[in-house]
This record gives sequence, C-alpha cells and structure tokens, in this order.
Amino acid sequence: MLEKQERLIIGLMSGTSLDGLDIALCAIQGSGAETKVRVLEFSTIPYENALKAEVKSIFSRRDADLQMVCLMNEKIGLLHAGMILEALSSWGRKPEEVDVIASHGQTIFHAPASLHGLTDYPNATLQIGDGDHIAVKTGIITISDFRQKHIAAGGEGAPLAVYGDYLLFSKKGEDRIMLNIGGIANFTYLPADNDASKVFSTDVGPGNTLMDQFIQKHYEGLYFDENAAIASAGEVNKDLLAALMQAEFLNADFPKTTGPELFNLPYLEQAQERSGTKGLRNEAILATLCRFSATVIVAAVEKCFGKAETPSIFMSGGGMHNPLLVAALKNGLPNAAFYTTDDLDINPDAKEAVLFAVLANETLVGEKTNFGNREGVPSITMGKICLPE
Ligand SMILES: Nc1ncnc2c1ncn2[C@@H]1O[C@H](COP(=O)(O)OP(=O)(O)OP(=O)(O)O)[C@@H](O)[C@H]1O
Ligand SMILES: CC(=O)N[C@H]1[C@@H]2OC[C@@H](O2)[C@@H](O)[C@@H]1O[C@H](C)C(=O)O
Repeated sequence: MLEKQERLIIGLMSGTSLDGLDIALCAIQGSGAETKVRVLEFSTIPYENALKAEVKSIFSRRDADLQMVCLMNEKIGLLHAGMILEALSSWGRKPEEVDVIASHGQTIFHAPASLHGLTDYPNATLQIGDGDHIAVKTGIITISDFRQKHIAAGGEGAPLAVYGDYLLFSKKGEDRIMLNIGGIANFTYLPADNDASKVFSTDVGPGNTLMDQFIQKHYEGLYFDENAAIASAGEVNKDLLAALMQAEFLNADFPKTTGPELFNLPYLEQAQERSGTKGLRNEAILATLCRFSATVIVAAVEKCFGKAETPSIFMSGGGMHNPLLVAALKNGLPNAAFYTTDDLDINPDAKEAVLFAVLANETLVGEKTNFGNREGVPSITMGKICLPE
C-alpha cells in the first residue's frame, strides 16, 4: 500500500446531527503538503428512525444505559460495515478495490475538561462503532478511533479538521476560513503565509444542533427546519438572543471544543427563563436560535480577523443549506467573500468524511505535520489499525 501511486480510501463520518453515515470513496495520491484527493463517490446512508432513537437514548446523556452503550458499540460497527457494503454495491465497486476504511465512529459523549469541570479527570471523548467489526465484515483494513491520540497528546480530541484542511486547502496569499456548519459549527484558520504554526481549528458554538433539537421536540415527524421555513415566519427576539450569548464557552480562547452536552434544550430553557421569554412563539424561538448560530460564527471570525479584514470563507456541512443562517452570516460579515468547498472541488457534504480519509492516509504513509509546539494542535498522526483477519 505504501508503494502505491494512488490509494483508494473510504472516509466515514456520522456527526452530532445523527442524520446518517457519510461515505466518501477517495483516491489519494501523495501525503503531507503533497496530498491530492479526488472524491470518486459519495453517499449519505440515512439512519432509520428506530436507529436514531436508539442512538439518541445514549447520546450526550449522563444517564445513558451502560448496557445500551456496550451493545451499540458493536451494533454501530456492524451497521456501518453493512452501509459501506451497500454503498460499494450501489457504486458498482468491489470491496477488494478499497485499500483502507477511515472510520470516525459515532460520538456519544464529548467532555473536554472545560465542560466537565472535574479537576482529577483529563479531557475525554467517546466514539463508538468498533473498527474491528468494520474490518472483519467488509474485509477491508480499517483505521478508527482517531480522537484518542489527540487527547493523549494534549488536545481535546477535536476539532481534527485542522489536520486535513491545512494539507488540502491552504493557499499562499489568501487568508482562508474553512467553516463547517454541522450540529456544532467549527472552523479552521488558514493564514495567507501558509505558516503551519499559526493554523488552528476551533469549535465556535452551535451550528444546527439547537434548532434541530427544538424541531424534534415540538414538531413530531420533523427532524430539522428545512430551508428555515418555520424560522423565517418568526422574528428574532433580542432579549433571548442576549441570554443565549451568555455561555462562558463563547468567550474562551481558541482552540476550544463543545457539543450538545452544553448546547441543548435545557440551555435554551434557562436562557428563556433569564430573559423572561418563556411565552415566545415557536417561530420566534427558531428565528432566534438561527440568529444565535450566525452571531457566534460571526463573532468568532471577527475575533480571528478583526472587522476590517477580508477573509475568504469556504463553507461546508448541512447548515450551509439553511438560507436564513447563511443570509445572517453574509450580513454579519460584509467584507468576507463566501464560497463553499465545491469551489475547491470537494463536495461540501462530503468534506468531513474526506478529512478522515486524509487522516488515515497520513497515518499510513505520511509524516506528522509540524504545527509548532502549541496547546490544542499537537503534531501527531492518529487512529488505530484494525485488520480483517
Ligand atoms: N435544506 C436545509 N435547510 C436547513 N437546514 C438544513 C438543510 N439541509 C441540512 N440542514 C441542517 O444540516 C444538518 C445536518 O448537517 P451535517 O450532516 O453537516 O451534520 P453532522 O455532520 O451530523 O454534524 P457535526 O459536523 O456537528 O458532526 C441537519 O440536521 C439540518 O439541521
Ligand atoms: C467530538 C466530536 O465528534 N466533535 C465533532 C463535532 O462536529 C463538529 C464539531 O463537533 C467538531 O469538533 C467535531 O468534528 C469534526 C469533524 C472535527 O473534529 O474537526
């Protein structure tokens, strides 16, 4: 594999939105700064409602049933393997063509020390869906569990986007922000001088997660507010927005990570109580949650660049399909030029899955990139190798 001119790597991502498994078949040449990726195939295999409910029962909950966690670790591994085989067959390809699978797994809990606040415990994160099941069932070598090494080397286990974004998207002479709006919004800062020791990725706050959680609770059968149809019928409430902005996390320095463990419905309810907005219509709450996501992203980009500068922002993730959110971003960052990663030849919905394929390629054939000696961006390669036999 090391000697091959080009490796076929399947990258997998199933994020905090629990909508399904993203599967990207990538042809990768080279490594490090010489990495070249072509996305040959991409599918999202949706999670069925029963599976969504099972994952939700153990997702970002401190009272999760431990037996269920144990069972789901195996079940998700098996299910993901089945989904890969299904995708391969729908693309008319055989498992033998694929060199490696890069599996992120399903995050069920993310607990950086800043979130758990317990002095005797390190940063922690847990992704389930064991890689050995994927390797054995597909017959394809699988690299999995990427986040633990990051924690072991001093990081929070996320965001890992920095490692792939730097290799694939840095451009000399252009300040770039690679903005992914998934359940949580995060971005990678790529400075115009290409200096790896300045590059970082950071979570900035909620992307879609609060809106999705609100919809799922109040609109039976709906999973998200498609094209912001409901939010667009409401007005932003300034008092609620101000109360939502009061999380310590939002003022913390970069890089930092978070999850639905913080940004959840109790967080919204407490903000409503503090701001005396408990009687608001659903439409107004959704409009405010949407603006909240836009406001935290705008504030984070401004913190990175200052108001006057003009970065290029390349969007990816499901939130870029939300017209109200994107309009608020453009309005809040009038000097920025907005693109999507399509403009860099990577399907924005596939971007995170591609990232894990690139991380696996680095683990196999790359040398660690030197990001300097900084907190939060250790210079490492990541993942555990699972063999089919
Ligand atoms: N047309 C649309 N209108 C509004 N929102 C949309 C639309 N399409 C997708 N979304 C939002 O994008 C979400 C899915 O985003 P994505 O798949 O990037 O999340 P994820 O990968 O699970 O998240 P994360 O990056 O946090 O792990 C949906 O749950 C929904 O909120
Ligand atoms: C713990 C975890 O799964 N975090 C995800 C999640 O989704 C977005 C944001 O929160 C980011 O920190 C991360 O994923 C991306 C792929 C990352 O590590 O860069």
